[in-house]
Amino acid sequence: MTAEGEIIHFDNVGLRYGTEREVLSDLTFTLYAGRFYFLTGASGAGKTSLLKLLYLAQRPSRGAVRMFGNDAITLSRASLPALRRRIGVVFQDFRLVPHLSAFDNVALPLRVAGHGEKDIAGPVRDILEWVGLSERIDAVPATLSGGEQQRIAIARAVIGRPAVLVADEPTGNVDPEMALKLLRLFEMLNRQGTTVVVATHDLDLLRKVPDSLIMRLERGRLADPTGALRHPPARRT
Ligand SMILES: Nc1ncnc2c1ncn2[C@@H]1O[C@H](COP(=O)(O)OP(=O)(O)OP(=O)(O)O)[C@@H](O)[C@H]1O
Repeated sequence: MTAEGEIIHFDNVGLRYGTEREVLSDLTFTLYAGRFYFLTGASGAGKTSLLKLLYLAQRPSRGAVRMFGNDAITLSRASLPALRRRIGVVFQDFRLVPHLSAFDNVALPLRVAGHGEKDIAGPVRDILEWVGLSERIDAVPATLSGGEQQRIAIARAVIGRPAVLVADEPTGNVDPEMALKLLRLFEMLNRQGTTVVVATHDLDLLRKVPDSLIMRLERGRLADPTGALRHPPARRT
């Protein structure tokens, strides 16, 4: 049965790479629609691996995963792209296409999804304005600062209006002022209803988002001593 507001549910999930020991073990949690999650943990605790499970780049070695009411483990290959489109990803290393302009990088997901050019220009310009990069619309990534590249990566991740936005250390390569700006973008999206999952080492960030829920990984296991991940407290109004 699907709990009310549930969008993703992990039940006893484990992950191992090859024949190595498990890097993630016994993960049981639910992500609820419209909440803001921080994923924390020491280097090597498994944050990136857990994000890969969330954006379906990796299959778990055991356990069950339910996404938007679908069994994500037994899902056919053909159904995977539609499910993936509901999850926007901001990668740790941006993964912008080097020879494409800011505009074309952000337009890419819409073009891949088969949208016509007349439906692309308006939304791409709007979203570049939203991230404060209207002036750099024709610039290629190598001519942009780290913070600017990161904002293009965010714009590209949300242009398709995903239900969930997953970001891996999005503030890792920018100064504190830019980190706060990026965080405000994520909060804005969250207020519009997007569920946000941000992996970070930066514990200062956590305090800056009231009502955020903390997923803390310790050597591949999720610490949830208060049970807030399974039964999140109501949001303050
Ligand atoms: N493709 C892979 N093949 C084998 N082992 C891997 C692979 N990716 C990650 N690991 C191992 O899995 C463990 C968790 O790595 P992961 O990158 O998920 O941690 P992390 O918490 O994101 O670390 P960091 O904060 O340093 O990015 C580490 O021991 C790592 O060496």
